[in-house]
Amino acid sequence: MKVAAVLIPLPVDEPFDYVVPDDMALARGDLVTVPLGPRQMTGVVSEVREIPATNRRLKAIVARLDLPALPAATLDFLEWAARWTLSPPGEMAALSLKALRHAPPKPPLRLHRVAGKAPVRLTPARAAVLQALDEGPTVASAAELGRAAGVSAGVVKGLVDEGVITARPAETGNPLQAPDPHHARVELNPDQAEAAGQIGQAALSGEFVAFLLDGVTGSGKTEAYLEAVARLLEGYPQAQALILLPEIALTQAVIARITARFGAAPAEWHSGLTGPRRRQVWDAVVSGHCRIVVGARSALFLPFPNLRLIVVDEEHDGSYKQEDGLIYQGRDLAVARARFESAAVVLASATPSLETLGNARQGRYRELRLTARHGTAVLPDITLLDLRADPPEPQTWLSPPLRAAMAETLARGEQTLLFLNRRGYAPVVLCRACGHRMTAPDTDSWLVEHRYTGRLVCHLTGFSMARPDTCPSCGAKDSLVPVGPGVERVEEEVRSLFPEARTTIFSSDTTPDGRSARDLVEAMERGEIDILVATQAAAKGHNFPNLTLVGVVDADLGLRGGDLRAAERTFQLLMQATGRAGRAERPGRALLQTWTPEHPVLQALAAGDRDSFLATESEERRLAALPPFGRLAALILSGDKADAVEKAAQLLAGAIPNAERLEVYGPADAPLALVRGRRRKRLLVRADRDVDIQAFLRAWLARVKLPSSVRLSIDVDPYSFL
Ligand SMILES: Nc1ncnc2c1ncn2[C@@H]1O[C@H](COP(=O)(O)OP(=O)(O)OP(=O)(O)O)[C@@H](O)[C@H]1O
Ligand SMILES: [Zn+2]
Repeated sequence: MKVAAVLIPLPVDEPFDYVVPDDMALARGDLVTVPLGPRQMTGVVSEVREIPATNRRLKAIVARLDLPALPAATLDFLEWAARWTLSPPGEMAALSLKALRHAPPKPPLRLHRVAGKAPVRLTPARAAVLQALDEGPTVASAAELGRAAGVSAGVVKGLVDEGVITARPAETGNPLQAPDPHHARVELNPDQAEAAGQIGQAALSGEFVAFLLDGVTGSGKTEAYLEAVARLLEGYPQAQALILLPEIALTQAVIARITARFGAAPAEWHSGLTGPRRRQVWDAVVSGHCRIVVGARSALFLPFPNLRLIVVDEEHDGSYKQEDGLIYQGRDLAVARARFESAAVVLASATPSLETLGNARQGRYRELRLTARHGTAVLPDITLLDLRADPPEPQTWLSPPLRAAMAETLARGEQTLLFLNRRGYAPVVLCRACGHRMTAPDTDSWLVEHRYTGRLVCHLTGFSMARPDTCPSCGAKDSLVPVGPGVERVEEEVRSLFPEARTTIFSSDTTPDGRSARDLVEAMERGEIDILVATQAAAKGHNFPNLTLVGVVDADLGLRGGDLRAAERTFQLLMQATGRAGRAERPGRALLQTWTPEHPVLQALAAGDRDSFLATESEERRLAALPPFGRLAALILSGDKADAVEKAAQLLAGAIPNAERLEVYGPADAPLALVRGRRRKRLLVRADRDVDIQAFLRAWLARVKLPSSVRLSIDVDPYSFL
């Protein structure tokens, strides 16, 4: 008899076996409906095998779905990704199938005349209807057509009943038009042309090649990889390309550039799409019709049959790391996916991660460099403002030199970006009477005040509450005061300093979706905003031609974090933020406010000395054998009952297998020991680079049976140390 192993979205390590009915042809990759208890689920066939008759009581597959099978390389990739991240393979595979929950959008109906069919009785009213139908624009309803003809809808309905007029689905054409590589070709400079040529050629070769596209901000990395896509499509029109971006606002900007470049909009893929649209894109991808997809990390799981090029733009960006549900590093999975597809992959950044630089230096990635800004644009001058010498006035955040620079910029009719990576009004709310800090009731994190909404918000869990009038701890009235600045508070200061300036905030609170982000970016591009107060939403990738001043409100902010990548992340973020200035004809400058101007990260930024910063940082990591010179994995246990979590942690700690060149730290309370009412404990594994940390983890976990009240999440290569 034939048995199929089917991957279904359940938290188990193996596929489930089902009997294949005799009349069903089934192969790896096919999508099927299978019974599970009283339910039916959609799954992917991982394997079909012949077995001797058995008395195992196996259920049978209900149906094979009338959909294209997952391409072989897609499925290979998904199964590998599950092993790599120690995730249930069925849940990993389900990431590829999420869009199937929806039906594609139905095309709207349009009224047409039925050829060769005349009305039995041609009254003047009926003649008017037919004339309106022949002459007017197409319409969907009888009422609409009646209005156009100046008669009642009943007349139209009569004609429909008689079969003279009929409703048919509109010809909407292909919702995804084919890109034209010749549409608006850009003249590249020699470095850009070299990069585009190498990438394009690799993509056409059908072999796996990984590139680091390392170019200063504004050097034309986007221009270069778009040209590589063009060359690929020229040489192989059926090829598919995937461009990953870390931020929805940036996605919108790149979509606009692709549309201008190729004369057709690419498909977008991110959480903001409607269900039917997702399904439409999924169908177009799996059938191969869709050539260019631009999206968030989840686009990695789309079933491309012909994927030849993957671009990971701003590859250093932390948001490629998925931290909820299945935990994975999107950038790393992109490289793996390219390997399974025999495709080219481009990691692009002005501030590459140490991981990627390490891979390039060791020859695993080919390095392409763009060393200058395009045309006459030059990199901005970066100056550190020592707040010890020039402090802002009490309860304000902008120092006199920064205020003066803003006034000059405004007087010249140019734009300023004030960068502060903190949403809301104030990061902490404190009671003046007793010193109590407002925290979320069931989470170890401070509540952030948001003035626009008048609420106190936990940025970790989304919990929010109205701002109370009295201190919940001591009961004092009107004693709660905001401490420190967020973007809303800086905006307030800017408005009082420059009431005539057009000032706007750019953060995920003010631009929660693609459309609002695009509107804001376009307003900034058109020069309709003088001063933009922004979180990291604006630090990445944007081109604002008239922006000549970037002020960093608190350059010390990220340096206090103290986790593995704090220095690296701060350097990258500030370099990106300052890189927004002076990208067109007018030169730009960046002023960084700091209390610690001697800090090596800030010194390197001011000197524009990326390479020496990276060398120092890299040497420290090497000495400590930390990533990228070693591997890390975090195990986080959580549960409602503190003692159950504690016991599970002890169980794990007691079962650590012997291993060389590997250490386990903990268990310890996670830095956020309480989240949404759940207690959390953490163990951290460090291993040398050549140790198979996944194999170690599997061996370890096989030795313990954790109580079902405790959840274990495994984070291979953790970025957040919360
Ligand atoms: N060859 C070229 N011809 C015309 N304009 C160019 C060319 N190369 C770059 N530009 C322009 O220079 C600006 C910066 O280019 P682009 O956005 O591609 O740089 P980037 O390296 O991707 O920037 P970032 O790292 O800051 O995201 C854009 O306005 C772009 O259109
Ligand atoms: Zn109090």
